[in-house]
Amino acid sequence: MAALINRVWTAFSPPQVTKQKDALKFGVLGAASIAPLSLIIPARSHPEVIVQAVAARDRSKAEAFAKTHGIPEVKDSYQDILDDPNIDCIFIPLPNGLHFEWAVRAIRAGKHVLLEKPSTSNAKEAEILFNLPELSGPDAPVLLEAFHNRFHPSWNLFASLIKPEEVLHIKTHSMIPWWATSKSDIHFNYKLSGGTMMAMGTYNYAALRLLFGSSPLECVSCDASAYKDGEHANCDYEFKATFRFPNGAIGEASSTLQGETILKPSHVTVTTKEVVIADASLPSDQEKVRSQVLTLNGMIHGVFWHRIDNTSNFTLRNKSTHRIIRRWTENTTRKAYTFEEAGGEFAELPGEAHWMSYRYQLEAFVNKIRRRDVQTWVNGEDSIAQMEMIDMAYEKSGLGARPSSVFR
Ligand SMILES: NC(=O)C1=CN([C@@H]2O[C@H](COP(=O)(O)OP(=O)(O)OC[C@H]3O[C@@H](n4cnc5c(N)ncnc54)[C@H](OP(=O)(O)O)[C@@H]3O)[C@@H](O)[C@H]2O)C=CC1
Ligand SMILES: O=C1OC[C@@H](O)[C@H](O)[C@H]1O
Repeated sequence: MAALINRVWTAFSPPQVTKQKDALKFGVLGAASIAPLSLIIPARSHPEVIVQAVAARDRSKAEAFAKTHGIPEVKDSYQDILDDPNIDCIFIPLPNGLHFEWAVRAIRAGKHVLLEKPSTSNAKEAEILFNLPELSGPDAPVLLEAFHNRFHPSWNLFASLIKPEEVLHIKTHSMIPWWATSKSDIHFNYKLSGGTMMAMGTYNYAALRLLFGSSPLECVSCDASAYKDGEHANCDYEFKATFRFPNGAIGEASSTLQGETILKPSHVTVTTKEVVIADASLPSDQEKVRSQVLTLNGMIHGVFWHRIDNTSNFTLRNKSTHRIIRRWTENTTRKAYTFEEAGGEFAELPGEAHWMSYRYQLEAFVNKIRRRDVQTWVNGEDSIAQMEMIDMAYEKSGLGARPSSVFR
């Protein structure tokens, strides 16, 4: 318990490091609620990142935000940040429906872009954004959809335990308690591309895509409960979807922004097929087969708490007749707050137990800009496939894909 308290405390108040002379200067578009968690706090412990400027639609809001978070400059508009040659990188925590326009503007201004998830309103926009001609060439700006949980060691370790070709079934759920959002939030505004599949479901959908190692062929069902009135109409506050993947297996995803009072960690459970496990100690007429049930608890915010549960069911049987000789089960649990703790192929990678997924993400973003190796990345193809899956589910639900921006 003391370790947990210390880790979470330090995650929110990380050690302030001295900034390098050539640190990248970030500008933030909007005084958004997520900006402290996603960028401002992680930047404190990164020697190559300075959060230099912020703009809001209302200057006084940006001034108050800058004062609270120690941001040295306030600009009059989002565009003023893009026009500043002193700014290297743009963080976009705007409503989903504005991601496309401001990411395109930022890329055209030659800036590196850290873009909040989901990357765009729909796959059509994602196709255009991630294929912008400005993004190719050796000095092209870096564009990253801020899929933060995928950068945490716990996700990397979990994914490394799963061979997509062995996956039989996946089930994943996430929730936000009812009191943490309100109907007036951007999450429930259709014109701003709101909806639970956009806000939370995207994590669950990504888990299915990544662990199956492919996009789904079909959304078999998607039952969504959505508001019906005014600007909120067609914004789902909870959903349950099932998808069919190329190996014939089914993945189930569900989420709610109207969950119970107590926050429960998001999770994903993978069930594998029976596979033969090589064991040289066995007599030649025997074989060992194993099926597994692996769960990552705490899939989205690993820094608070997570646990990987692995139940392996073994059968020792006669090779030709399949007559069972013995059955047994082994249960193990693992955690990985750092890559060192994940061990194996990850052991040498940087990180501290108090690093949030956002801090691991920032490390990768900076390394990519500096043309260094990165352990995890979300490339354009991946982000486009993600939006295709979201569109597929929205179409199946009857609510329809989120609306496209008229900006070009
Ligand atoms: N990575 C994560 O863990 C999380 C990511 N997110 C993502 O971050 C983004 C922002 O979410 P969140 O911080 O919760 O949202 P907020 O509503 O707190 O912030 C959105 C920002 O967008 C600006 N904005 C510009 N135009 C509009 C408009 N027409 N209506 C409303 N706001 C506008 C607001 O601006 P201004 O300050 O200029 O007035 C506001 O600061 C979303 O894409 C969401 O999916 C959200 C939560 C968690
Ligand atoms: O990414 C997210 O995580 C936390 C939630 O409150 C939010 O709705 C979502 O966008």
